[in-house]
Amino acid sequence: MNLPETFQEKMKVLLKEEYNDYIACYDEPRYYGLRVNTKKITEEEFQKICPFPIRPIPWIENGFYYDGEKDYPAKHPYYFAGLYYLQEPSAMTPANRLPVEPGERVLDLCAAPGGKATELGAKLKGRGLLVANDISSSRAKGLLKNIELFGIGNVLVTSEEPGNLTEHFPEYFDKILIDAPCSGEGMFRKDKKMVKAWEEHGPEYFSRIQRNIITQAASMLRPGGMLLYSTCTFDRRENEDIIAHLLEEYPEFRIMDMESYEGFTPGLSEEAANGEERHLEKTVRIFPHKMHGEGHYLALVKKGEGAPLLKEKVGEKRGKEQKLPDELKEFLQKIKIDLSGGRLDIRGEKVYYMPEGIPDLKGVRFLRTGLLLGELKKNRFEPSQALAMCLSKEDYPFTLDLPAKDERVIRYLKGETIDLDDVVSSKEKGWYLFCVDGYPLGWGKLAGGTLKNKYLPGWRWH
Ligand SMILES: C[S@@+](CC[C@H](N)C(=O)[O-])C[C@H]1O[C@@H](n2cnc3c(N)ncnc32)[C@H](O)[C@@H]1O
Repeated sequence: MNLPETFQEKMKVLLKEEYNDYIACYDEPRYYGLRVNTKKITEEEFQKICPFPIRPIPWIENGFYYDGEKDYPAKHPYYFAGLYYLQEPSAMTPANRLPVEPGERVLDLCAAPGGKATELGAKLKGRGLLVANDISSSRAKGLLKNIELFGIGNVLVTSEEPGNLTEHFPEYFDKILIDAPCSGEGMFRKDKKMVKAWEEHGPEYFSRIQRNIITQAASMLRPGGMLLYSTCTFDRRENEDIIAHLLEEYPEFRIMDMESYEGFTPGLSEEAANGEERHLEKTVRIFPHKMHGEGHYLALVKKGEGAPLLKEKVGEKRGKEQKLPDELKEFLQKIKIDLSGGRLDIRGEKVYYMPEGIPDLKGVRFLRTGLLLGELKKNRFEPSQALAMCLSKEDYPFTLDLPAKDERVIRYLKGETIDLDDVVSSKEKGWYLFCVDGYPLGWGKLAGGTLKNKYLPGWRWH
């Protein structure tokens, strides 16, 4: 592979006697990984039903390697059920090493397409709030899809410059993840186009953006909260130097230890100008010649001591129960998830269940606030795809459950009308939750043994 000369020279200085091992990696195949959605299934259960061979990723409990040259996990109904996310193994590390507890307020500031936000949302287990932001509105659309596919409803998806969020969320978050835009040196093997992009915009260009992002994020973290900063690049100017910059601007931050793994390499240490130890060696570098991942940098920092992290946020002011249209009330009575607390919000035809305690969002560009439950049409309520993905089979009384090997599952995902008179009586009718092996895929309307397909057209199998 043709690597830029300046990049090679820099890596020689950085890696010294390890350089040849590193360069030899470019002749090896890349690693493919999938991460199990623990909001929907445990890793043990997933291992039992996974239809292709997988091997555990040793430093990620819910991460597995698969053979990406042979198997196509994105073309399996379990992928459409949101049971897993496909992700390069070292990219699983940042969201894994940021400790997140159900009930907390969490921000993923550079979140699209959702590789880390989906894991942070899964860790919240439906409680607290995930704000997933990306400056690019087109990329934020893909982010919203992945969040909905994962069944995460306690969410705000925004598309803003980080500086425009600071006034709305001052010292608001318990945890923040910054997976910063970077020069992508750890992606060269996975995606050759990254080399060209690196030549156009290198570490100097990105380090300016990263400095801004990290200081803006710092002002949104509450005292005692934790921030994890990550990149998929090796250059010091985008990694340790950004953390050193944060410590200069905000001296109350401290670098924290992370759960270690034998393949991790310590960050490059350095004293501050005043001779104070910064402990940058507590930050972590991932190199492909030391472990089976493409390459990453991560640093976990804590803001001051502050109050101890709250296990569960107390519900902030709850609205009063509002009068709901009968058709909506009738539908909601059938589903078993908790939609109490006066947090239903009807805007035009659309009905949302809002997360707890969100601030005024006037002036913030958002793609989604909370869980879109569905739409009020003339005297009827149509449940949404996002709601189907948030439910488990037990949460709704009318389900149709077929095994993955039944060819009707893929036909359903393609948007076709399905005959089901062998599994239901022709008398049954109404909204049914269509499942594969017990995991919901979407809605359909049953009448006379035939299911009218209500799978979201934009999500169809092609
Ligand atoms: C490394 S990618 C994020 C990948 C994502 N965390 C994941 O795991 O799927 C960096 C993201 O930062 C966004 N970005 C670029 N400049 C930004 C800025 N100034 N503020 C916030 N996000 C930015 C890009 O649109 C891009 O989606």
